[in-house]
Amino acid sequence: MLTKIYGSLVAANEVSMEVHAGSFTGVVGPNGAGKTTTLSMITGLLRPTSGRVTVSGVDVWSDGPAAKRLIGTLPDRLRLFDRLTGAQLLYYSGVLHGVSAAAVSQRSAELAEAFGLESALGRLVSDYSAGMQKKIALACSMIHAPEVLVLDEPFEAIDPVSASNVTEILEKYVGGGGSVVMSSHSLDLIQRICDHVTIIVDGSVIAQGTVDAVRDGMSLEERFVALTGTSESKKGLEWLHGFSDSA
Ligand SMILES: Nc1ncnc2c1ncn2[C@@H]1O[C@H](COP(=O)(O)OP(=O)(O)OP(=O)(O)O)[C@@H](O)[C@H]1O
Repeated sequence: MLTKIYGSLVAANEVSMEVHAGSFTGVVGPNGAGKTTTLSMITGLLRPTSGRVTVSGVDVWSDGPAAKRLIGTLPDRLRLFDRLTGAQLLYYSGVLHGVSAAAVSQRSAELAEAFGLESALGRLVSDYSAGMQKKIALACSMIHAPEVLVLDEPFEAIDPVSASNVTEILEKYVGGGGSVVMSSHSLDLIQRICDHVTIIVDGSVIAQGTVDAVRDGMSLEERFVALTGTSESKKGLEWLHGFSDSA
């Protein structure tokens, strides 16, 4: 039951999630719902006001270093050490997580190939496009072979071909017993690749379970709209449609 309170704002209100090995969980919700807040508490980046997180029995807050070895994370608003080359960033991420230099170099080559970044590894990450930065960050999140990947909007800025590539990489990871928890605004994508989903609105979980149970015969998008009422026609902005009017 994770809660995060900022002043008078309850950004996450007793959010509870259970993620099993080999499962693919999507976290969805409108802007400002509390997805990033929740994922950041799960990965140990943001201290909850109350609540606990454990990964394979390891408490994320009382045993941070051990938990961080089990978790791979792609945070929101990436702040990469972008004065490093892609190869250096992978090396740094791997070695910091306790992977040997030899294993890092072999894994880096394989990850670069999987993400289509081979020719970019020698270039500074600051010169990468937004999508390439996302891909190198994803590769960095995986280099220590974590048990759980917690990814905040991993598909944002990624082109369609790379997206199917990344999907394949994640599906293989899950197939091998890893767990993915990811947020996304693409309900279509969540419906396609996730087996579980949690819908958060105003900091609270309003629906949770297998994707099929939550969508209940509808598409996940239809279900989401029905639950959140986000399709209500918006009034106002009439002035915008009369842009030639100088009044
Ligand atoms: N450091 C902070 N201080 C105060 N309020 C915060 C802070 N971080 C987040 N919030 C608030 O908490 C709420 C949840 O924010 P959060 O970033 O978790 O939403 P989100 O679901 O990830 O949204 P989005 O889809 O736009 O990324 C928002 O109202 C936000 O303004």
